[in-house]
Amino acid sequence: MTGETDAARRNGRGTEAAIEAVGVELTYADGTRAVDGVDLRVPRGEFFGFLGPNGAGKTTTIKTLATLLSPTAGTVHVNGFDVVREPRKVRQSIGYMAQETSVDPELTAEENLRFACEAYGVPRADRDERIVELLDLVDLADVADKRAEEFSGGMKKRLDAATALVHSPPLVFLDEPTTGLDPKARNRLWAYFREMNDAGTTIFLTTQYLEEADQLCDRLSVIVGGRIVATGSPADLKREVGGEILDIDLEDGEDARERAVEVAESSGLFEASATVESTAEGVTVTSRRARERGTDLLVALRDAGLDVVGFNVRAPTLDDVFLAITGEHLDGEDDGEDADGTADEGAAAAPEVGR
Ligand SMILES: Nc1ncnc2c1ncn2[C@@H]1O[C@H](COP(=O)(O)OP(=O)(O)OP(=O)(O)O)[C@@H](O)[C@H]1O
Repeated sequence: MTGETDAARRNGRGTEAAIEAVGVELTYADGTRAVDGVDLRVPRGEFFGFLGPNGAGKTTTIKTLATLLSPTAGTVHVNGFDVVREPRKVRQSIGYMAQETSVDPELTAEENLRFACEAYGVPRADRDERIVELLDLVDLADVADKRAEEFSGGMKKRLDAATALVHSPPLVFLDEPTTGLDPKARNRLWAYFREMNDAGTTIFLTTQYLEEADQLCDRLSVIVGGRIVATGSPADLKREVGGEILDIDLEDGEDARERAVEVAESSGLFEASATVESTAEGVTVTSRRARERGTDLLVALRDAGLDVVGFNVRAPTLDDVFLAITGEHLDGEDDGEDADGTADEGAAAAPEVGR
């Protein structure tokens, strides 16, 4: 044993960042390069998000940071420990909530947590108190003695989250923790994650839900095709879109939309860096002058014989950020499935990437 204290062992070294990754690559045996040169720095205490569509490389990255996969290039330090040379120390200093549940359906909520305490080496004397605390945190105290097989998808996820926390790690990885949950269950989990973070836990969360990233994260990176294409706070990223969004709905079909794009582009109403796009409903203009010049554009469209049936000026969303960076939308329909595969009522849902 080295002379390090319990706290130092748990919390990592000195004032290092929680996560420091440089030039990380991960190529699978079949040649798929799932992570392609990722640089990341997550300071302690931050709620950090990793947002991207299906197959972007989120799970591969999180598994690499959590020592479940070895990077094929680059270096990763987690809580000051090298993931390749000191994997055991990394594991002692992190919690990991995988996409697949780690809950044993045969065991009660309390037994699941007791099992996790054992697995993580939580001192025997601390276990009872810790279990009560965690059941409380995720609102499962009332069902502590019920077997997990009776739980809804949301309850299982909450138990999963509690399981990742038994050893009070300073850093927790959450891999798409709310995928498939209905909005109510999702909101509830968000509240626990906020509480965890407020209590000082650094959180690294992967998500394909725009709203999740927007609501929870201090900062986020957008990953596409194994590469980070943008990093910043949600507000900074939205500001970078460069203005506001003017959505115009047209009565007529594709020809009208194309014509409207031409009118908007040649109108001289907007700055050169403004963008004009045809949408399913009509046309969208992203411009610093969207608000100021919006009505002038409506007049120009009407003069061109186009039938405007609605318009709206709004602040950019993270989907607009994604669109500006990649040329594609990130949002889609929720599949409305609970984590255990049962359909939920009212799963109209936060915007997300289509499955
Ligand atoms: N074991 C594997 N062997 C080969 N390729 C893999 C393996 N696991 C994942 N991939 C591929 O690596 C890429 C990144 O996958 P990854 O699961 O990291 O993405 P993701 O962003 O987490 O997606 P999802 O939202 O579907 O979980 C994809 O092209 C995927 O098909």
